[in-house]
Amino acid sequence: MSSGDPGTLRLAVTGAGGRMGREVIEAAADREGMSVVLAVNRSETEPVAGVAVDPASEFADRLAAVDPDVAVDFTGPASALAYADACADADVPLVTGTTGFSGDELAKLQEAASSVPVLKAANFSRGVAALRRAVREAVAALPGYDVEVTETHHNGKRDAPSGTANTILADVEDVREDLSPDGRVHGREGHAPREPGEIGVHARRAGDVTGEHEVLLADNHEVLELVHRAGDRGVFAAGALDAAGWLADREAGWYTFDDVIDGS
Ligand SMILES: NC(=O)C1=CN([C@@H]2O[C@H](COP(=O)(O)OP(=O)(O)OC[C@H]3O[C@@H](n4cnc5c(N)ncnc54)[C@H](OP(=O)(O)O)[C@@H]3O)[C@@H](O)[C@H]2O)C=CC1
Ligand SMILES: O=C(O)C1=N[C@H](C(=O)O)C[C@H](O)C1
Repeated sequence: MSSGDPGTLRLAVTGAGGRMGREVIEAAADREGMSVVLAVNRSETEPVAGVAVDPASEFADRLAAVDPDVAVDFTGPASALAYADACADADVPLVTGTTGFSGDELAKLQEAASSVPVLKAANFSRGVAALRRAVREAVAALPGYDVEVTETHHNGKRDAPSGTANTILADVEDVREDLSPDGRVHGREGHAPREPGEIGVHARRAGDVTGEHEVLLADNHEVLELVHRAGDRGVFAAGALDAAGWLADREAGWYTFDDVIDGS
C-alpha cells in the first residue's frame, strides 16, 4: 500500500456519479480500512457521500498526484479502456466491473494487464459465482438437455445480453461440446422448431430490476431452473471492494473474481 494511514486501502473510483460508482463509494465509506482518495465522473461532479468528484478528463493527472492503491471502475467499455491505460501508466492496479466490451476492446484491456494487475468480472456477486458453478455442474450432468439463458435488468442498462449472461453462455459452451456461440439464438420469432445445438438467449429490460439471471435446462421429461436475483447493488459493490483489497498487492496480470473467491 502507498502513503496514508498504515493498513488503509486507498481507492480511486471512476464513474462516481453512476449507479455502481455511487454504491462503491458508499460501501467503501462503511468499510473499515478503506478510503476513497480519488473519484472522477464524466458529467456530474457533485460530491458523493462526502467524497469530492473530479472531472473524468483529469483522471490521469490526478492518479499520478494521488497515487491510490487500486482503482475501481464501473463505467462503459470506451472509458474503462481509457482508465486502464491511465492505470497502466501510473502503475495502479485496476478492478473493473464494466461490461459490454467487444472482442477487440477486451484484447486492449488485457494489454494493460502486462503492466499492472487487472481484475475484470462481469458480476461481483458471490451468489452469481455460486450460480455459475451450479450451472457447469448441472450442464455436465444433463447432456443433451435444451439450455435457455434469460436475464432481466433495469431499463437504464445499455448492453444486452448482460455481461453475466455472456459469461454463463461461455461456461455452458465450455462444458457442452455440442453447443457453441454459433448456436446462440437471441430471442425467438418465426416458425421453426428448436434445433439441437441451439442455446436460447433472452434479455429483458424493465423498471428498476437490479439483475436476474436464469438458466433453464429441459428434456422431454423434466425441467431444471437455476436462478439468481440480486436484491440490491450492495452485493456487487461488496464483491468489488473484496476484489480491490485482494488485488492491491498482486503482480501484473489478468485476474478474475474466481481468483478472489478461491483465495489464490
Ligand atoms: N460487474 C458487476 O458486478 C456489475 C457490473 N455493472 C456494469 O457496470 C457498468 C456501469 O453500470 P451502472 O453504474 O449501472 O451505469 P450508469 O449508467 O449508472 O453509470 C455509468 C457511469 O460511467 C460513466 N461513463 C459512461 N461512459 C463514459 C465515458 N465514455 N467516459 C467517461 N465516463 C463514462 C457515466 O458518466 P456520465 O454519468 O457522465 O454519463 C457514469 O458515471 C455497466 O457496464 C454495467 O453493466 C453493473 C453492476 C454490477
Ligand atoms: O448493468 C447492470 O446493472 C448489471 N450489469 C452486470 C452484467 O451486465 O452482467 C451485472 C449485473 O447483472 C448488473
